[in-house]
Amino acid sequence: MSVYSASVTAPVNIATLKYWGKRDKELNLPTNSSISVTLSQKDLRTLTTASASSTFKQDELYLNGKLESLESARTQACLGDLRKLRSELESQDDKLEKLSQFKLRIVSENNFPTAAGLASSAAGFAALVYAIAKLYELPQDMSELSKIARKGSGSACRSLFGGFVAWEMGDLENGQDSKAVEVAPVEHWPTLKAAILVVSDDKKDTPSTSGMQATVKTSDLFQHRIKEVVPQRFDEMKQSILNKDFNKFGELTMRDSNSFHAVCLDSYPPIFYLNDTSKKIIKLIHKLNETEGEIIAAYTFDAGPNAVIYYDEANEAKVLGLIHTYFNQVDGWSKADTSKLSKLEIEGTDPEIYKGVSRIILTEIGQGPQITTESLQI
Ligand SMILES: Nc1ncnc2c1ncn2[C@@H]1O[C@H](COP(=O)(O)OP(=O)(O)OP(=O)(O)O)[C@@H](O)[C@H]1O
Ligand SMILES: C[C@@](O)(CCOP(=O)(O)OP(=O)(O)O)CC(=O)O
Repeated sequence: MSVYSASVTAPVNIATLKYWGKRDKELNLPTNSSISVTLSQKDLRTLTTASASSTFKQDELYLNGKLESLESARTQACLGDLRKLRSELESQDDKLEKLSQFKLRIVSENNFPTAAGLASSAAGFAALVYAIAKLYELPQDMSELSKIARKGSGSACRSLFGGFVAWEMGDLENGQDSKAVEVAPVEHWPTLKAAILVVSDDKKDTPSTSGMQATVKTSDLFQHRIKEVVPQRFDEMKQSILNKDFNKFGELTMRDSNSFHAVCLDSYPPIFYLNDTSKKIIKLIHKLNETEGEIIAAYTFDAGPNAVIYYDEANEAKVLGLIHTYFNQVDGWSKADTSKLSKLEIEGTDPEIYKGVSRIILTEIGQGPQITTESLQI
């Protein structure tokens, strides 16, 4: 009996204007639009093979070699939408194999730690949806598929595009206008780089889903954020990207990270994602920018203490120079030419700051999901 298969890779994305808050939990509809940068799959990616066969007895997901449950309502929503689109195709063309009626086997691997605050759910759901869409030969474009990935995990919708991506919140109740769109492709600003400082911490304080529910319910500041702050920032950030204006882009990115963590703190009881190391990194970046007299590096933090520092390649010697000065003892420098980096010391910085960081990932802006000939078998 034939086994039909498709394999794809999908990237991680890190928001520069944060999604935080749902107006509909089942459909994963957000309370504000968001913007992200897609990171290179050379460093962080999910590889997923989706197969269908009449011989398979049940739907199965193997994640990093282990059988995982596919029972969650979110995964079921993704599988249900994809099967429906395939069965529509099958009803229009008798010659098509009835793949929509076959069970699915999904085998997936992340080349970076899963559930460690490195947006594995975003890459994971984007890869799952794109792999099944390819297996089913669906004609839908990436924005259409992003509405399905969104139901798996909100931020996953943005991983269907490379470069700079916006998730337009939409206002329809059925979510049909809540989708990801490209703001600009990688080629528009290929020199944008990211250094991820993985801050040693075991587990997340509060998972994103429950954290944002608590913020929506209890924070007064949150109303101000979604009504007064984000709509204007969304337009300004898009413009700063189109103008390749790092000074503006960096300022908006840092302000939005701070605004997101402020509404977390304003939740009741408060939610803390930043730790002491995160705060020291924030200070270090502000002092670097102050010394330079312009913004050459911008931090952002998701629902955890890891720092993502964006910068333009033109300032690599300084930005990576500073990070190398303080974190040279940490793993992750093998791909950098450290002889080209400037030694940069900032007065008042804790010389033991490196002890709070377990690993550095040096990466850059990257492409969206790709079809691949690599394939995973169980
Ligand atoms: N390759 C994958 N395929 C399918 N699902 C995945 C994949 N990788 C991760 N997931 C799902 O995402 C979950 C991890 O999501 P979680 O939000 O806890 O972590 P994260 O995305 O790494 O962190 P954060 O959202 O804070 O950046 C996994 O338990 C799994 O259900
Ligand atoms: C802080 C964030 O990273 C929150 C991401 O939240 P998720 O997309 O993980 O949440 P769910 O939709 O509940 O799965 C900001 C962002 O990526 O925009």
